[in-house]
Amino acid sequence: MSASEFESVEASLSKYISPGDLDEVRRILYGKQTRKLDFPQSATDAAAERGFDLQGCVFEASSEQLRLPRIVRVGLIQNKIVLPTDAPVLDQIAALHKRVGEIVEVAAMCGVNIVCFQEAWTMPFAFCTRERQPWTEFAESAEDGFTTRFCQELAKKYNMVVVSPILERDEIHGGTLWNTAVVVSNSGKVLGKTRKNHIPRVGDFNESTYYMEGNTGHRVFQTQFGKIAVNICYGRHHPLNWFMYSMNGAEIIFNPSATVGELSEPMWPIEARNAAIANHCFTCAINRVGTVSHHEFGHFYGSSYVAAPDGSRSPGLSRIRDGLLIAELDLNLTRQIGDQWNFKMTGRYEMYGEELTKAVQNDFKPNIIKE
Ligand SMILES: NC(=O)NCCC(=O)O
Repeated sequence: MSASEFESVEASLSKYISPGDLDEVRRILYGKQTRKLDFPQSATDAAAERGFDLQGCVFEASSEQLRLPRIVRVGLIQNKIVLPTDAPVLDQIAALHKRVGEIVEVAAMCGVNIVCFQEAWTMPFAFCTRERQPWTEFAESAEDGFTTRFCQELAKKYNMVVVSPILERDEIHGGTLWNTAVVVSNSGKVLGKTRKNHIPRVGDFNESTYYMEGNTGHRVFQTQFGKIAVNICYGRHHPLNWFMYSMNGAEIIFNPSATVGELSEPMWPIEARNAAIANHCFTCAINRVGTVSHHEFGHFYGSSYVAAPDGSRSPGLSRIRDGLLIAELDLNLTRQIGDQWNFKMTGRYEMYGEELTKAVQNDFKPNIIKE
């Protein structure tokens, strides 16, 4: 079986591990078992008709005396491109709006409060090609491009925060391109945007050909459902990137991505999960599925998942099919685990701040003791 035909690790475990052992295998691999989230029959039927994987789970926290549970449902959407990459640009965008719109409708049936799409969701992941045309034509204004307007409609209609990662064209600053996530409030207003901080220079990921490192820092967005941040794709390899979102108060950090099997699949289940543990927050890693048809680039392996601050994680979505993963989170777990493990308290940030400040100076001398 080829990598692009293999459904998921979870499906194989369920198929080949004896039922008696499966719970223990899952506990060791995935941490405290999450409860399965029940969906309305109409949602399950719609997902089956529309041909996507629908999965859901619940991360619980202990009850507290002074705070009510802070329950939020997040939805992670992974999808293939819909039309061939040589179809007219506007048709490709419209087809993706339609496809993702029908998945969001199911998310709404399941009570999702915050939905996040994959990186550069309105286009093929064409940055591997280094070609300019037609790919740069997919870029849009973050503030009032047609994709943002589409997301505003979804947000209002479903009372849902929408995180929409796009290729941005910033007309105010010379028509420059950016890799940006737009955060639309459930009121339908654009709450703001945040740009990809770390741009890959690995393998065929030639993104620095198109846009520069983001200049929006580590913004956190206060939504009605919790404080959220967006660490776009390659930023997940940078622990300090996650850390700074967390220092600014993020309770949930989304990681919309586009990455291929040979390059990163062994790292994928570890990085966002480790970030959830290290920063006492929830992380939501989303990867697209399929291939970029006209370029030999590799298989985008989906496998979107949610990780919790206690080290537990959801099952992954399919490696080969479109999907919607819904996780119900009790945000009280972030402080509960912080109080248990105290990483923020034991972090010695002043020491690292001082040492890092020295380490980036030209006259830095590494602290090595020699005989
Ligand atoms: N989109 C993107 O940044 N991909 C880089 C490869 C990776 O981070 O796995």
